[in-house]
Amino acid sequence: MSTAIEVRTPSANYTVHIGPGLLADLAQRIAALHTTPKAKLFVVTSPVIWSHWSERFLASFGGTQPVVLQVLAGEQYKRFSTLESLAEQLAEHGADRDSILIAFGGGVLGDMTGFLAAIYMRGIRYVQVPTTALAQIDSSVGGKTGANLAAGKNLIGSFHHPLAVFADIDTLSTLPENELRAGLQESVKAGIIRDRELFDYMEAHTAAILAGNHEALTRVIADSVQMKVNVVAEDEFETGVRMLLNLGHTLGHAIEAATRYEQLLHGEAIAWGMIAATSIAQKRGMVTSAQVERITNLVRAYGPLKPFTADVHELVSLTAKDKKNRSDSRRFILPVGIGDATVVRDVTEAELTVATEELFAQMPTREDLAEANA
Ligand SMILES: NC(=O)c1ccc[n+]([C@@H]2O[C@H](COP(=O)([O-])OP(=O)(O)OC[C@H]3O[C@@H](n4cnc5c(N)ncnc54)[C@H](O)[C@@H]3O)[C@@H](O)[C@H]2O)c1
Ligand SMILES: O=C(O)C(=O)C[C@@H](O)[C@H](O)[C@H](O)COP(=O)(O)O
Ligand SMILES: [Zn+2]
Repeated sequence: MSTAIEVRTPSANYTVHIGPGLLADLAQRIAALHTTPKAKLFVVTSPVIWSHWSERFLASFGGTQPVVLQVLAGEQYKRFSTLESLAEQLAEHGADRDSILIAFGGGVLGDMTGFLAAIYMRGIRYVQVPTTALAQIDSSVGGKTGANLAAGKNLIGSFHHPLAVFADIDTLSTLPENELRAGLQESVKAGIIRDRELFDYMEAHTAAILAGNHEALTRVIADSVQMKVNVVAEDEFETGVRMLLNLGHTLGHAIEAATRYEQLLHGEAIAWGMIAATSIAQKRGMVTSAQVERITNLVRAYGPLKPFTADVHELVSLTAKDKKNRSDSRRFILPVGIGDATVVRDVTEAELTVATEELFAQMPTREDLAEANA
């Protein structure tokens, strides 16, 4: 049995399906989404995912197999050069305006395929088939697409929604544990900003969730998606409440850019960002010390918080490039207790510097981590 969550925005209506076994009739599910039976299908995926899941993926397509395009996944490859190569391949294979792309992979592939769909021939359709916890929990939903620049994270992109999302939780069985943990940080975020029950559930069921228990994992994914869908329905283009989905991301994105997208996974970087935001909120009296302890413990439970090397001043200056900032102010998301958050416009460089220095003060060494794992 799968769960269906409806996305309703001014520019798009579609369904997010979450559950086991969705790959089994994927071709029929995609065919039911459109009225162009001769439309060419293109799967954008990566060698690792394809090696695990190609057989199951292709089984339902019968005689009309999609064209398979493979690129390397991972944050370092979320670049214009990858998009250009994919666009050239689409053109070589005769993709036209009726063609449909299928993003089969994690958030990197999903964001890039969505962006490719937004710009190829000025816009074609695509479907999200996310295969990481992060992509099922967050990135496949809501229409943000894009790629990184050396100067900053997701600095190019567009809003372009998929025709549907099929999150087959079976695919998570081959996901490495560190990727599962990093993805679940987006659910920790969801709990902190807007869903106290989800936060409580993640506290109480950590072991089952991390062990990949289907019921526990489906609940966490579905609740996170529902929270995001509600926010996106209210503010599709991030002019207000959608900025809350960026808790931990201002500093998290700065960490990713400063470390050239090589040292931490996205979820690992935003875990640090959430710790810093919570510390700033505590100093402003927006969270109690008991709430700080609960938030920190939950982030750590889905961690560990991983060490990284970067310069505090570079990190703080990179936050100035955040897309939420406007000519009149910097914007920063802070938790208000647990289950609520707010956008503040007066976080100072001094506050950011102190919070960033605190991260380095509590950072484990690689030896600490090895010892903890032994
Ligand atoms: N658009 C949005 O709203 C949004 C939201 C959150 C995050 N993001 C973006 O998502 C990206 C992170 O996504 P991610 O964490 O999925 O990373 P990812 O796409 O790099 O995937 C992580 C790794 O897991 C491998 N993998 C994927 N599925 C697998 C499977 N089932 N079995 C085994 N290996 C598998 C991939 O090959 C890759 O090496 C970041 O770029 C972030 O900015 C976007
Ligand atoms: O969907 C959103 O809105 C989010 O902010 C979700 C984030 O988890 C995600 O990482 C997103 O890609 C960040 O967007 P950006 O606009 O800050 O690049
Ligand atoms: Zn994110």
